[in-house]
This record gives sequence, C-alpha cells and structure tokens, in this order.
Amino acid sequence: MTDHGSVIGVPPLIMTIFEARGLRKVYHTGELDVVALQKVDLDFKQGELVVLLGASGSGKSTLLNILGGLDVPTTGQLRYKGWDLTDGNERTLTQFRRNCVGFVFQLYNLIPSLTARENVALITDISRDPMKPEDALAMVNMEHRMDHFPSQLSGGEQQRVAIARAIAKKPEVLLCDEPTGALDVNTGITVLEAVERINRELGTLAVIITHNADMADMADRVLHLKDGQIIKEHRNDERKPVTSLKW
Ligand SMILES: Nc1ncnc2c1ncn2[C@@H]1O[C@H](COP(=O)(O)OP(=O)(O)OP(=O)(O)O)[C@@H](O)[C@H]1O
Repeated sequence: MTDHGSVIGVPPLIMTIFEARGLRKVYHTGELDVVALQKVDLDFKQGELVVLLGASGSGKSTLLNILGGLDVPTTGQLRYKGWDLTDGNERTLTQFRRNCVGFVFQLYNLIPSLTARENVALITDISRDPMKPEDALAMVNMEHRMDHFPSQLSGGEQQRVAIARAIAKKPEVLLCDEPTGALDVNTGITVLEAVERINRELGTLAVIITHNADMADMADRVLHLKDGQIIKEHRNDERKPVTSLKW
C-alpha cells in the first residue's frame, strides 16, 4: 500500500465529476439562432484545476453556466457524479446548484450593508454541512477583515470574500467566470492563489474562465474554445505556482 491507501501498481481511482457528451446550446433571439456551444464532450475529474481559454463569444460562459446548472443545453447530456442534469428534472438541478456548486463571477456581488462574515453566513445558514464563516474567510486570508463592510475592502479583498462565500458550503465544484477580470495583476494573483489553495486543500474541482493565456500554467488541464467548440486541449506535466506566472 502507498501513503494514499492505493495498492502499488494500481492507479488510484479518481472520481469523474462531470461527464458531458454532445452538448449544444442554441439561443433563439427573434429571427436569429445563435449557436453558442456545439459538439462539446468533456470529462472533469475530482480535484482537477481546469482553465478555459477562448476569445470573446467563444462559448466559455455558456459552458460554465451549463456546468453549474444555471442553464441547460439545447441537446446533449451532462452528468454530475452519474446524475443526469439534463433530464429536465428541475428539483435535481436545484439541489445540485444549492449543494454542489460554488460560483465566483467577475463582479463580487457582495451585499453592501453586511460585513464580510455576514455575507458568508448568508450561505452557511442555509447549507447542509457548511464550514464556519470564519474558517471559510481564513482559507482566503481574510480572517483579519471579517467585520469589515465591502466598501472598506479593496477589489481583490472583496473577491476573496466572494470566494469564501462560494466555498463555505463545501461544494464539490468551484466555477469561476473571469475572477480576476476587474483586478490589477498583483491583486489578481492573491485571488488565484485563494482558488488554487481551495482546489489543493479541499480537493474541489475548480474551473476558471480567463482571457489571459498566461494563467494556463497554473492548471492541470487547459481547454481552448472557439466558435462554441473545444478545439484544443492540453495537460500540463506540472502546475506552476500562481506567483511564478508571467502576465
Ligand atoms: N442569452 C443569450 N441570448 C443570445 N445569445 C447569447 C446569450 N448568451 C450568450 N449568447 C451568445 O452566445 C455566444 C457565446 O457567448 P458566451 O457568453 O458563452 O461567450 P464567452 O466566451 O463567455 O464570451 P466573453 O469572453 O465575452 O464573456 C456569443 O455569440 C453570445 O453572443
């Protein structure tokens, strides 16, 4: 046996979190049909850190929203740990969103009249088996600012509170849509370090959308999207520390 409990010679079984086959999303807007995603097949495993790259309009947010149960594909199948999220069962989708996924967006969407701790507690109060808000804030190095309001925090600090809010329910999946898009380089680094730490220490599958190709080195895997399709995928032999990324 190895330290990780696996039998020598037998690779440890890593759980598939998402399995997508033939995802296609068409938006019908008036006369025009916009094909936002097509022929998307993917498998994301437990604990992976995946970066999605692609030009504006290539379908990144559409894919992330479908993975997070905020939207459904027009056709194709998406499974989460074996559950079919595309069978039209709204209850399954609601349970999935509530218990299994944390979202981080470019804009932090904190409630201005609540402190950092209270913003996180909004989620922990309604979760099944949450972390304490204080512990979630400590994971993003914000434990010393817990009683401050959003207006007293910098953009990067607010984003770290938003990440604490997203992970406090201990989701299996953390989906980040351009989490550093509104931040300068150094502040962006502290935010990415927080995501990387959560992925590494909690084993959370993290999927990060970015326009910044330099971020690819921090990932296990990088998917390139173009015109709604995954046109290229590569796996890094090793992940580079966020602080060593060239921007
Ligand atoms: N609600 C919608 N109605 C109609 N078309 C949409 C809608 N949402 C997205 N689209 C279209 O789908 C395509 C993919 O959009 P999406 O937002 O997924 O791209 P993206 O790669 O995330 O872009 P960006 O980097 O600019 O955020 C685009 O052509 C977009 O105009």
